[in-house]
Amino acid sequence: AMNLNADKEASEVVEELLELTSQNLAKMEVKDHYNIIQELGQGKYGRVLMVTHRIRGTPMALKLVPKQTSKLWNFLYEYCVSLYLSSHPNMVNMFGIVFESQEHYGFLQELALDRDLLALIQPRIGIPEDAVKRCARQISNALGFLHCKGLVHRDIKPENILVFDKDCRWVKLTDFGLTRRKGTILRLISGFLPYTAPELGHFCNSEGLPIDFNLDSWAFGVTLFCIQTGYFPWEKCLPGDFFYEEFARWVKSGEAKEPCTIPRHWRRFTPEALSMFQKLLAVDPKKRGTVEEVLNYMDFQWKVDNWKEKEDDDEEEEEDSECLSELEES
Ligand SMILES: Nc1ncnc2c1ncn2[C@@H]1O[C@H](COP(=O)(O)OP(=O)(O)OP(=O)(O)O)[C@@H](O)[C@H]1O
Repeated sequence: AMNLNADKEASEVVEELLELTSQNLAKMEVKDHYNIIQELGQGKYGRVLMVTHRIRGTPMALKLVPKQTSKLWNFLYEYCVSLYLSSHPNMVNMFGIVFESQEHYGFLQELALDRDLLALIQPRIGIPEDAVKRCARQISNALGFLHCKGLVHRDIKPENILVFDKDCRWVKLTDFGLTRRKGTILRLISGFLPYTAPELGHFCNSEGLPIDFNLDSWAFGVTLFCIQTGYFPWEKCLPGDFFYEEFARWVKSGEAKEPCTIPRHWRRFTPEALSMFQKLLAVDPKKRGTVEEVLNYMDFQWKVDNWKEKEDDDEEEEEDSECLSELEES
């Protein structure tokens, strides 16, 4: 009952914020108040720019979406969810400034000088284990907070984890453009990413799926693989993807207590880390663990000692189908 109440409160608060914000959306041109320093990123919906306040010099991140291609409701929803969550230490902070210009809608966020987790990943190597664990703990906390508000993020990936220092002592979750209330019936429209949970594959052409927190568990699991290896574990979780099918077979065999050989790219992990992955990446969404599951694994080592990436690669170098695709900046 407690939880249901919390759910109701969150969506009501966001709705109210949205209504209030839409009633007095400021009109201004970016250049009148801010100097544009550089572009920080570009996504499907808009751009993020580094700006400084013209008078005070305050550095900030400005998210801009073109009015032509974005609905005001969607833009304001993202702003309001972000504002609502920003009290958490691992959620991006907001300046409370939102406006429309001739061509754009925009809002201002705190600036992450070290960009995002993707930018930090060393190709084919990832990031050091202690940094991975610091990220895992913080993002688990952020997602736990989001989930207890009854919301599903739906876009967990290294690009959406902002980094405030190179050792990942402080990372924050951002980009609430796809965040929706648990139970919202949604169809996958934006195509399959490596982070997309397999059950969404069954709903592409049908009525849709009531979204659940376990979509974030899956994407969080994939993210943890990516930042520890510098590779995607697969291209997409659909039949026909060699790496996904091999992994799914292994997870299911584990559940049936008849474990088969660990897929090659997962052998760099310790038994404890593998058991964590089996929970976050349970193919059956009903068996999948929560995002808090990772907190139970903080005291274990995750990567095998002296794992020789190179030797392992040489062993089967010729086999093209055994090559995972490297993470790249889009
Ligand atoms: N506050 C910030 N400080 C520094 N860099 C940022 C900030 N916010 C976003 N970025 C950079 O801009 C990129 C895109 O940001 P964001 O994900 O918010 O945009 P988007 O258009 O919604 O993208 P997506 O296609 O992922 O939904 C991020 O991956 C990050 O590199």
